[in-house]
Amino acid sequence: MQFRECSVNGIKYQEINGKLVPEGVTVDFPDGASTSLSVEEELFFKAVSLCHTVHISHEQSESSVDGLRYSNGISTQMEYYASSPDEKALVEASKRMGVAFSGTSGDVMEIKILGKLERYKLLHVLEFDANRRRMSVIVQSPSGDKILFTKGAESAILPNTKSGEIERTRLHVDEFASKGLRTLCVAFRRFTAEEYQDIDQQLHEARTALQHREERLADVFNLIEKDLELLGATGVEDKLQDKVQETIEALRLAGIKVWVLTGDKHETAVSVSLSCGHFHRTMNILELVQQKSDRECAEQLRQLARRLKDDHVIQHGLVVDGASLSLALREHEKLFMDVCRSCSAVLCCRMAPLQKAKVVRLLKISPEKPITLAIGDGANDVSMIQEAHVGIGIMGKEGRQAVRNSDYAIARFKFLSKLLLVHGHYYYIRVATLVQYFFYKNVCFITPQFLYQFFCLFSQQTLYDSVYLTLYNICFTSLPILVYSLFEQHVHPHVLHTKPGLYRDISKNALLGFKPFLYWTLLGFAHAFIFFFGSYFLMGEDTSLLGNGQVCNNVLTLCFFYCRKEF
Ligand SMILES: Nc1ncnc2c1ncn2[C@@H]1O[C@H](COP(=O)(O)OP(=O)(O)OP(=O)(O)O)[C@@H](O)[C@H]1O
Ligand SMILES: [Mg+2]
Repeated sequence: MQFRECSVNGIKYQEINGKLVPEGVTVDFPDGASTSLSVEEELFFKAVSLCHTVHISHEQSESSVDGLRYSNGISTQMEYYASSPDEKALVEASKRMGVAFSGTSGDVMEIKILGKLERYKLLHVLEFDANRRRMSVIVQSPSGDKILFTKGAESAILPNTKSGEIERTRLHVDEFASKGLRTLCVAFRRFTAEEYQDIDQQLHEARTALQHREERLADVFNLIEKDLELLGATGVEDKLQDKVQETIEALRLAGIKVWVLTGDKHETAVSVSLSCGHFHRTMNILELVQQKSDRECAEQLRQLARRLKDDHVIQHGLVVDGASLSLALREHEKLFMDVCRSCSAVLCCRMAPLQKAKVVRLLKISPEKPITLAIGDGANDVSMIQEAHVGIGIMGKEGRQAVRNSDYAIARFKFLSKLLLVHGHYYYIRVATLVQYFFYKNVCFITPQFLYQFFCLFSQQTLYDSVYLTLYNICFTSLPILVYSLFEQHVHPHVLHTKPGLYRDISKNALLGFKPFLYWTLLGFAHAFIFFFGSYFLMGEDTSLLGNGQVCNNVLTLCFFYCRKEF
């Protein structure tokens, strides 16, 4: 992730060559990009470099640019680590701008503002959660002030601000988002001594509560994170991994319907969807966003359904946001699912983790009963990964939660196409053949025994020798199929990978349906009849195999002739 732009006190800035350049100042006049910071800029970057949960690791290296150099020539390089890649990008950017987070010792956070060290006592961390969509810290400044710094989604911060350049920042945030940047708003609040004492008490009570702790904490957090003064907003670029577009296209050609569920802002999500090929430029994008009431939402859904019916020639994409989705699912679930089904691509933005899981559940129980696969890289994807039939975690910068809760883990999104189209295809064919073969071999095995009863006058005499019985299951019919079901590659992997359409041949559990089952069973009977009557007619009346006329008793193809004579 890379910091690109920010808005401070209503002024837009861009980072150019590690310098903060206000809007309107071109790079040809680098003097515009000053090395000192205004009061607002300094406070903004102070907030950014204090409000996070980033850790620092000191790595030893021979050469270091901005690290500490010891007398033995070895220097230590400072590296930031964070479970949130946004935070890492922001703290790194703040360092480039001259406000560097230089570590925590005990409960004191140290920052260097243009080389000058300042120490802030960390009093409380109000942790990030995907439902609140914001996180805060309460610190004590060197002058003794108790200050809350908070950052989060604009929908979580702006409604709680009472001063600052709210409208201009909102415009800037929308602008950043439509460029595909991930946006965060930054705000602060100063507490009086009494206010702080009160919230400290409330926080302590909520954190140590034995019952309803989560709800009580959420209430106290809401109480604290209000009456904010807006400082500005940040725009961070989250680069797409390579070959995302090709992978999504391949999945589509394979007949797989792709839905994107994200916690991102509407504009960011649409812009990313366009750049990753989830939405095409030619698609007609329908929106179900910012719905306020059930009635409004139902009306919008009906309108969308009408539009879909009228222009069924062109492809449609649907954008839904979390709040509208909850309204739509409350009473108009069927209508909503009908609309979704008629669209070629669906994008759900501003989704809370549980909403993601709910959407997957809805799809699972829809009349077509599709097999669902959820793929994600963050902790907020865990519930949908667990809800889907197949959960895939991507090992990424957002920790290992998704990977630990998934059925399969991959390192890059692009490996999904190989996983499904090549390995998925092979293993489906292998497992399907293995299962059908087990039915087949039992039919082949038992039918001659049954037929034999007519020739031994239902005396219950067995057709097979016990050694043969044992070997039939352990060797004859298990080893060949074992090798087949481990190594069979009926088509070259490259062909499967480059022709996603081949995946359609095995879609909807095609090889384990009634028809293939009937085919294998009939094949079993046919072969059983050939085994039994083939031997019968081949041997005729002469049941002796050995030259001296001795009969081999209990050997599959011979014994029933012997028995026939006995009776
Ligand atoms: N560390 C953080 N501190 C404050 N706010 C954050 C932080 N991380 C994310 N947010 C805000 O919360 C919102 C929801 O985050 P969440 O992790 O659920 O989804 P996401 O990261 O935006 O998207 P995705 O679902 O694709 O991972 C983000 O869009 C962002 O505005
Ligand atoms: Mg995330």
